[in-house]
Amino acid sequence: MTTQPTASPQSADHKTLLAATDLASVRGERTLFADLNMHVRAGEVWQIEGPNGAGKSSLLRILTGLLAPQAGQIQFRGEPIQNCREAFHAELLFIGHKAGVKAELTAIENLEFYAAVQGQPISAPPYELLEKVGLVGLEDIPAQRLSAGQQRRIALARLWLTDAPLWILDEPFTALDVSGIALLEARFAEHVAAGGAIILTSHQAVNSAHFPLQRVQLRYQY
Ligand SMILES: Nc1ncnc2c1ncn2[C@@H]1O[C@H](COP(=O)(O)OP(=O)(O)OP(=O)(O)O)[C@@H](O)[C@H]1O
Repeated sequence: MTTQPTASPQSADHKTLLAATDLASVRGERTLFADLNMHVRAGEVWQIEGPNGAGKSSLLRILTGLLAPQAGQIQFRGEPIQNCREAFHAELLFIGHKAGVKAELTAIENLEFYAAVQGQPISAPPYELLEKVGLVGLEDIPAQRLSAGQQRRIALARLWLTDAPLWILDEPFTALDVSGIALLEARFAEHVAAGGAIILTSHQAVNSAHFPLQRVQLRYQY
């Protein structure tokens, strides 16, 4: 059975950052989706929706090039991603559904680690960044002793450290409280207003008051 995702009303053009064409994914015995098309343009947020096990994380991993699809092609700025892997990854920020936080490092050390991995100096003093993400007072505590939501805030601080135009985020709202969600939505609005694009999964409604929201609905295929 074929999934019928919601397609972008726009066709590919010069603003298209990522174009996925006729994607299919099979895991084990099950086809997760087929004939899936997405044209993700600068200034857009795309939300992948669907029940547990529908294939949302698998789709994100395929879009990053970490998992091969059974069919279809992904292009970044008009180039198949397998032909421009390095340039693609330089312009991509992927945050998976696990917090991606080093348990034994403090919040500040985690931020310094992210900056080092990205090969760029930390853009704002780490303390300012911690203030922004609401972690002041907790900066010297190893991440493993922080709550799930506090750890998630450390991981999401990367969104203030990066200049990558394309963000792919797996369940970014998980474990965040109301103020954390509002902070994240404000950062999303800032990013897309500056010409970025975001693809995310979320089980909760995303407030689309400040950016165009495209939605892809995956169904659980038996
Ligand atoms: N490494 C793997 N090897 C084989 N099958 C996998 C693997 N990871 C996930 N799957 C299977 O792929 C299907 C889709 O999983 P996926 O994580 O993409 O779903 P999801 O929509 O993100 O779910 P959730 O909402 O629970 O996070 C599941 O049936 C899962 O068992």
